[in-house]
Amino acid sequence: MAAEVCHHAIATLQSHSYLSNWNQHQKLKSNLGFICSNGLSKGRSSHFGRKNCIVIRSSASHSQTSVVDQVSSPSRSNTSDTSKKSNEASLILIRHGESLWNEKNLFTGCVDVPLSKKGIDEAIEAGKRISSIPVDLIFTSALIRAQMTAMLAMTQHRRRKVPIVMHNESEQAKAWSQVFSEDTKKQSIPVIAAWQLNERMYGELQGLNKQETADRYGTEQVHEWRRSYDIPPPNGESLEMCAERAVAYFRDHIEPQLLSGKNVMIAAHGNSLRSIIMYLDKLTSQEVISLELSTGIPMLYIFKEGRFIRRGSPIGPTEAGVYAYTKRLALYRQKLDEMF
Ligand SMILES: O=C(O)[C@@H](CO)OP(=O)(O)O
Repeated sequence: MAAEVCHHAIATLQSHSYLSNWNQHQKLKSNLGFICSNGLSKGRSSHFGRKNCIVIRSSASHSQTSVVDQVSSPSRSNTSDTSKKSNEASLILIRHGESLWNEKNLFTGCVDVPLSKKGIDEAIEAGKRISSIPVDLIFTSALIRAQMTAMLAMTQHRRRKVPIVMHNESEQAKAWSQVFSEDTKKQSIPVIAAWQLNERMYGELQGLNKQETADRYGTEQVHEWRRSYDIPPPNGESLEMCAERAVAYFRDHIEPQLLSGKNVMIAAHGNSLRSIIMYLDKLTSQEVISLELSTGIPMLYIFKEGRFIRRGSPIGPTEAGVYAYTKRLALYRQKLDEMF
């Protein structure tokens, strides 16, 4: 378990060819330029400003409706575990476990590298930490390290639903992956892979060793490329550019699911998640510089009355604190205790 970025005392709990999507990304960027000026870069009240802490250790061009309808959405069916009588939903964010290139200290970006052995263990551990928190729908990036993390984490979930990757990339893929049993659908969790949640594209740093790059270009320059908000690495994306597509995706595809009462898990990457957390916590472009996410640590938010309330990282299935945050989470766990 590694770094914690904590600006204050910790609450107890507190496809997929990337290049083929790159043109889409450029189009999206030009269509969505407003996001930064309207939402992200303006100074706004911030949890960081109040010295709360963040503790995180260690091709979705198709429509949402078609994707989710394929495996019936729990909150729209009679099988909803938690959402029927509640106007709140859980949102779990997980940065993927350590990848084979994290292990080698290489810039990875959109290179599609799998988890290391340690990353596999981290994903399983993350799964234990969220094993009693409801999950109705999973979003991952198009990259295997995020998908492995989501799938490995779900092997630990006490509800034992089966995560099923949606294939809506063509009519045939959609038709060939249909499920014909309503009961089976009810015991399934749709997994939606979206390139917009990919790690930021690291340009010409991809594959380079981070230490060697710092030795060559200077620590300050490399830190600027890695953590500044609007300075891109050579021919890569700045965090701002990454936010334009990741936050747009979150707002257009994920927020409506939360609004409808679905409990969502997102498995993605250091920088795509930093940009989403910046949006959720209303961080300024200065504040996001010091936001670091470690691999394989889940973060829980409660979405209620249009607001995101950060609850920190669930400690473990037996840890009491997390369930005290909402009555709904406590009831869900109680139900699991009775069922399994
Ligand atoms: O290499 C990368 O893709 C990212 C995440 O591992 O690196 P950084 O730590 O610079 O965000």
